[in-house]
Amino acid sequence: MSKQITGLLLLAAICGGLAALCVGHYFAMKFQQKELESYSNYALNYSAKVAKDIFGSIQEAKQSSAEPCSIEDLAKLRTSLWEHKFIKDIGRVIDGRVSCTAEWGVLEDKPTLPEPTSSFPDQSKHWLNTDSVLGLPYQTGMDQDGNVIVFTSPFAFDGLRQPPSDMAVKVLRPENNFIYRSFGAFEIDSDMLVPLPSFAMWLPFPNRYLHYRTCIGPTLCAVGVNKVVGAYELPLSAVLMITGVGVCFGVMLFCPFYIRRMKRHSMIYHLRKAIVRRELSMVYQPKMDLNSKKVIGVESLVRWHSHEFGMVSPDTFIELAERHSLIRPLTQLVIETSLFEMSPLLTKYRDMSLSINLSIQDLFDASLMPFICECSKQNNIRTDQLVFEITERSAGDSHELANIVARYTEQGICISLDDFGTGYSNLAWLGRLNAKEIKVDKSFTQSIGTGSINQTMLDAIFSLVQRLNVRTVFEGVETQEQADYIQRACPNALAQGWLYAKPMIIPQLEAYLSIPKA
Ligand SMILES: Nc1nc2c(ncn2[C@@H]2O[C@H](COP(=O)(O)O[C@H]3[C@@H](O)[C@H](n4cnc5c(=O)[nH]c(N)nc54)O[C@@H]3COP(=O)(O)O)[C@@H](O)[C@H]2O)c(=O)[nH]1
Repeated sequence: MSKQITGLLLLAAICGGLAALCVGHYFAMKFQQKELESYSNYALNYSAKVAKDIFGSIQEAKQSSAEPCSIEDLAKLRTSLWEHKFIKDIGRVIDGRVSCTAEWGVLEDKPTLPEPTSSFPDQSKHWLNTDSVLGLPYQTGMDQDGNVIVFTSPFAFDGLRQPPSDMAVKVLRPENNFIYRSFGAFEIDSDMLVPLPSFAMWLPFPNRYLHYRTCIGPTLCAVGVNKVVGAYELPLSAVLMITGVGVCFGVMLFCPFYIRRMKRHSMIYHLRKAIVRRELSMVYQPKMDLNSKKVIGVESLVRWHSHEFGMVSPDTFIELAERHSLIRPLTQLVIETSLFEMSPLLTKYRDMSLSINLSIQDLFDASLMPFICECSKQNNIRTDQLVFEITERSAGDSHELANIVARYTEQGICISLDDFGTGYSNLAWLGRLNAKEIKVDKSFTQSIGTGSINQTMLDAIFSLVQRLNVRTVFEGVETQEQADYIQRACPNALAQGWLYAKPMIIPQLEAYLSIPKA
């Protein structure tokens, strides 16, 4: 495995692991928030039930018309005690002292009430977990309203399950922040309620808390805090498991890329082998003079029928060859084969030209021109019968290119600008390179009759070539309508396309050329 592949694999694994940690962190946070919400709502509803019970009993006692602490009053208080399960006792307060209760009847020593934990504007008072004034050995909550006092059962909240150790909830009255009850192993202080910016939840800052606040009407709210934030607090084993899943996922996603790359790599390997073994073949497509209907030249096109990949399009393997320094031997093979195969026909038809495609890298190869000259000499072909088609796919150094084109022109070799109208193969390039021929891209030819923007551009190309002294070939002519349209607009144009002939091997070309054209 190459270093690059190992690096990419590592990157995919790291990205997968990190992505899984992020997803795990997000869902852990969501889960913890849900848990907090659920417990806060539960604690609030439970507390509301207790509060309703206490205040219900107070209201009933307040509405009683019986003389406080009379036998009738005590009887009513006792009934109330039976009906409200969360209260331990209910009594009357006269002059700040408990005078009687449902359980103890009229008290002889009438205990004085301590200072309340909270006093409210409506004169009601609350004592939070205070030593029993009735001399009982436990603490209890007390609520006084008017002359009624209620002792909350010390077991009132026994039915409520405690929150997990990382969560705390306090139930409060929002208008005066009176804390009715707190649940959890720690106290919620105001620092814990400071909300952090949402991005902070993704970072391992200390003291981050999840918050939740919920209310029942305007009088009772619950504020909850969860200290566990996302994956940072998960056990190591869980973090390792999540990361492991992410790494596997990253590696799995990498596989198709790797396989594609391997395939491409092996395509390069096989292409190199095919070039060395001269397994590439050539086909030839005629170029027609639209006026005389005569074949004035042929373009040679390379073909690769691979045992492993089947028929591979030149678009694919030429690009591969360009990227992997195989274009030089490939072009040399194309030139050698084309000139050798076409030699008899080019000798027979001396006016006919042979067009060969060059990659732009080929033009910059100083050894190519001597090679072409040598090959033409060996095959008895005049250099002025040769046309080299170049397509520019990148801007490149057009000044140097112009010099190279000039050197080819001096040798009588024609340089043709292929795919004219697309990419960098445009008017500016034509001006700089002084090319003798342009080949208008087939996308323009095929726009004829469509009324598309390309057709408008084609009309502009027509008027341009009329004014320039440059041979123009229209490629991709497939229908008579396209041929007629081109001929009307540009009578001296040349055409190439399936309307006349598809690319063919030498024996077929020989037969084709021997048929007199109308
Ligand atoms: N550097 C080299 N490039 C080469 C060589 N051989 C080919 N090529 C370039 O590969 C591209 C694809 O070529 P190919 O698949 O051979 O297609 C050519 C024709 O078959 C096709 N064509 C011709 N007539 C028609 C038609 O009427 N309709 C239609 N849809 N397609 C048609 O066009 C291609 C010729 O294009 P061009 O070269 O622009 O004239 C292509 O870019 C080749 O240049 C090589 O040896 N070296």
